[in-house]
Amino acid sequence: MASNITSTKAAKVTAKAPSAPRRAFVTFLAGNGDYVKGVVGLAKGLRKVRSKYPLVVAILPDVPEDHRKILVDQGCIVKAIEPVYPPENQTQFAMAYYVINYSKLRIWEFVEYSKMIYLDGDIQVFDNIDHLFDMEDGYFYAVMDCFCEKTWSHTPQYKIGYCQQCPDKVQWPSQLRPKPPLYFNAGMFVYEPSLSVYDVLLSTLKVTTPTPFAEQDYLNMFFRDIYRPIPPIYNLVMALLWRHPENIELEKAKVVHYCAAGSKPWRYTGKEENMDREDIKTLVTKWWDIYNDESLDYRNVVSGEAEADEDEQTGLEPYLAAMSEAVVVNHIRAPSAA
Ligand SMILES: O=c1ccn([C@@H]2O[C@H](COP(=O)(O)OP(=O)(O)O[C@H]3O[C@H](CO)[C@H](O)[C@H](O)[C@H]3O)[C@@H](O)[C@H]2O)c(=O)[nH]1
Ligand SMILES: O[C@H]1[C@H](O)[C@@H](O)[C@H](O)[C@@H](O)[C@H]1O
Ligand SMILES: [Mn+2]
Repeated sequence: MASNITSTKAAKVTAKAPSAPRRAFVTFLAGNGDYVKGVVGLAKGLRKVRSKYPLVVAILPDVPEDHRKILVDQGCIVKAIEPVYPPENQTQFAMAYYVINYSKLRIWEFVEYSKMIYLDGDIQVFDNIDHLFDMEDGYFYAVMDCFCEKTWSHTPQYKIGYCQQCPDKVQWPSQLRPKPPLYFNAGMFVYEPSLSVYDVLLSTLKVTTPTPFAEQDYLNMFFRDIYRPIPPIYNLVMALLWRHPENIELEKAKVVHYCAAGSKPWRYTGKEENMDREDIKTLVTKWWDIYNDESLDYRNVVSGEAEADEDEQTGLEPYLAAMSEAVVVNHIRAPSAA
């Protein structure tokens, strides 16, 4: 009896307090071009909506040192990844495109996090989406794509005018059965890093012929059975605005994906098709407002935090405490991850 009590006590002493779930946003950066602006905008956007979680940036070796520094200075956790190459001899004509996109698969390696939300660098977050981390484990969550743009012209869907956004408008023809499974846009998804999944992802890729939408097609194939659609407010693929306005309430969109041709805010000229629309102009302006807002720079949030220590009695404390949670995580981890 006595020994039972003792062992129970010992168990209590040694039992670890349940640790907080390890969560982060993650994006991806390749090359020495201007996509770094997209990532800076994203880091600032996540700060503006007071996300509790840090932004990890997976970078390929061709990202220059000064861009890496810009990201660290913006509080990002920068993690170097190796390129992933497509199967040999199949894609010489578009090698760079496949290497860039397939390398995204390395993020399954980030097992120091139990759950992550991937966001393309050409995405902006206009409202807090931290609650998406609480969705049930074991599934792959993403937003359904639209098949109506010319980028889809190689597909039977486009050729017959079928889109999963309005599946009743043109029915999938019986002679083309089976109907294709739901297809997501891979610019935003919620997933669980896992080394065993990572190994199978990479080994299966080696024996898979590349297709036009690269890792997006591949992920759709790979996660077909556990894919769960989430509403388009979590990845507003711009074409939905003119292809399926009935499915969209723009003012409710939390995440906007500047993926339509000509819509990347840092390259926007307004000249391409649909780019002169008022809703697009407004979204581009909103992106720039965040990008240019110096109060959202990491250094200013950090110095604001120091002032808060002095101002503890002034009533600013609760707001600053919420802001600092993510900052502290970044602060501790950034140097070792760099
Ligand atoms: O030179 C580049 C090109 C791309 N990227 C990164 O790769 C992501 C994907 O590229 P785009 O955003 O330009 O691609 P799209 O949004 O037009 O295309 C969609 O299809 C792609 C594959 O065709 C990917 O699946 C992508 O996630 C999906 O949103 C970028 O956001 C960015 O994070 C770079 O860092 N540098
Ligand atoms: O539907 C989208 C869109 O057409 C983008 O332009 C393309 O890059 C995508 O990958 C696709 O999913
Ligand atoms: Mn994109």
